[in-house]
Amino acid sequence: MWASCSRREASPAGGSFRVATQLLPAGWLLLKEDAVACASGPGSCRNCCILLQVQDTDSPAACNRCRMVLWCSDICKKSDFLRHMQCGECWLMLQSEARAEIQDLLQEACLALRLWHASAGSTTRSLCSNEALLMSQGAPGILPEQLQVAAKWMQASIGHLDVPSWDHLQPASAPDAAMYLCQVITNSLEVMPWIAPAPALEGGRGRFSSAAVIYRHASELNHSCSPNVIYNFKHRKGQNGPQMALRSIKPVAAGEPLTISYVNVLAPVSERQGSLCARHKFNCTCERCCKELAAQPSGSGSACQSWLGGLQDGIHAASMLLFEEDDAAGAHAQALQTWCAAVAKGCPETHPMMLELSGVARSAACVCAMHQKEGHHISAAAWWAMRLSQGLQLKHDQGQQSHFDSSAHAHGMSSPAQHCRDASEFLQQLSEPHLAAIQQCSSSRNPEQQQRQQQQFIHNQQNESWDKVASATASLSEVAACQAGCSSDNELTPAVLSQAIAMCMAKANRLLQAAYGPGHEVLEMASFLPYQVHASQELAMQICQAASII
Ligand SMILES: C[S@@+](CC[C@H](N)C(=O)[O-])C[C@H]1O[C@@H](n2cnc3c(N)ncnc32)[C@H](O)[C@@H]1O
Repeated sequence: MWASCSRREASPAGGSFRVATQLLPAGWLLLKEDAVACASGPGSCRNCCILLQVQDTDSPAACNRCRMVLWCSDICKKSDFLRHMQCGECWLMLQSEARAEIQDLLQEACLALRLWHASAGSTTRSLCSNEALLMSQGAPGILPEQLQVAAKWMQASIGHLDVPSWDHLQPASAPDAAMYLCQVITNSLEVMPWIAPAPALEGGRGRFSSAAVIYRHASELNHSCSPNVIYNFKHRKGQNGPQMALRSIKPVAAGEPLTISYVNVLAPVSERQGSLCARHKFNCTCERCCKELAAQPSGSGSACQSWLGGLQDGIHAASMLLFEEDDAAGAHAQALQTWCAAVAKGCPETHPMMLELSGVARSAACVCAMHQKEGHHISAAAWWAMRLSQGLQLKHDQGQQSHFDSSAHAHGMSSPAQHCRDASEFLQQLSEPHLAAIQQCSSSRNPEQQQRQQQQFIHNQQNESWDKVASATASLSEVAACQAGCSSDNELTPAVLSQAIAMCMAKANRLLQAAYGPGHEVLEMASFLPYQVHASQELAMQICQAASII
């Protein structure tokens, strides 16, 4: 798939990047790839990165020689031991002087040694390194002298190996060691502990430690602050490093670069530019940066920080969930819930982040719809999004130019309403029969029809048909939203939306409790979905918590 849908292209400024060779729809799984090299965080298995204090079945096994490196089981030890010895990591870990001198760069140095080991004769030797700039300027938290010292220890580690007896390896020169170190800084992706798959089922948040990982193909992707590809990781016990998946989150035209984001897309433009320049040694000229720099929205910095901080976890969780293939509809729910929470709490909707957020909601909708094609039903949450987006769209179409739109316009951006309209159009294309039924219900504000729907809900619930329960509940929510939204003569303001959301939630909660007894609550719209009620609980809680600290 990767080779047929994309190709490498030379950049005029040097280096290369990856472009699409055909139109890629949003939501496509472009690639799954294994790590080339991985260095786990402290207290975790050197091979599969599982945190040793939470593993419950096997006994940890230590390296008999350095005693510094641990594996979670004999299986992981067997799979990683030779690599640990042959790359020089074992020797390096034995040197207390080295550990003291390069303590802040020990993980990078180990990853670089592992990369050297994995690169013997392979194309990873040609990975971009920005070596000259990194060795003269350093990177955030890394001084050039520290890089020199780490490279020196790496070279010594390799020098102490009996390399000639391992015929696939070549001794590394001093410049080679520095190059591998710089390749690691330029290309490694950080795997965060809390995005391990199915956290609630697999033993909770933080089961895996953070890790720095190099992937061959992901290293070919350039950066954009509004990327068209996102990535996620899947840990597999016994395997060296997590597997990575790349998925398109927007339609990508043939010839367009495939891009991921190297930085937090929720950070303000100045922060994003600063960190790209400091670590990755380039000035970002992506379309989003250009627009935001030209507009320089006033007051978007400090006033929004607390809001952004809370939202950040939520949006991250939402975009990561896009990869949980059984949980795609839940992803939509999460994204939307975050969005709703933000709107409801009066976040500064003029902030460009609002657009990113609605972009995530849109992406989630696309992925959700893809799965719909494969047999999953559209969740109630999927159309929460639609309702809200249609509400916005309505105001837009009526020429009332809501402040969402006008402020977005002032910043030279496409409006959230446009994002949402795209999302609902996409959904409509893919699930017309379902949506026709929904629209029919929602266009009515007739109490009798509401009652019929309520009866339908109870009936469906008795038949344990979760699909229908979801639909019926959502229909009721829809009616409530419609009433709240339409009862106002004025703008569809955050306050009105908030009221609509509260009404829907209350109504849905009453229905759920009537049907299933106390304790059943729509903490998250995703809980309508039978197949991920448990799996998404924890992430939903995280989102709720994140939202509540806004
Ligand atoms: C992981 S590599 C990406 C592939 C790389 N362009 C190559 O030639 O192999 C990261 C480096 O690519 C360059 N790069 C990535 N995105 C860029 C962008 N949007 N504009 C300019 N340079 C970029 C920077 O030097 C960055 O440190």
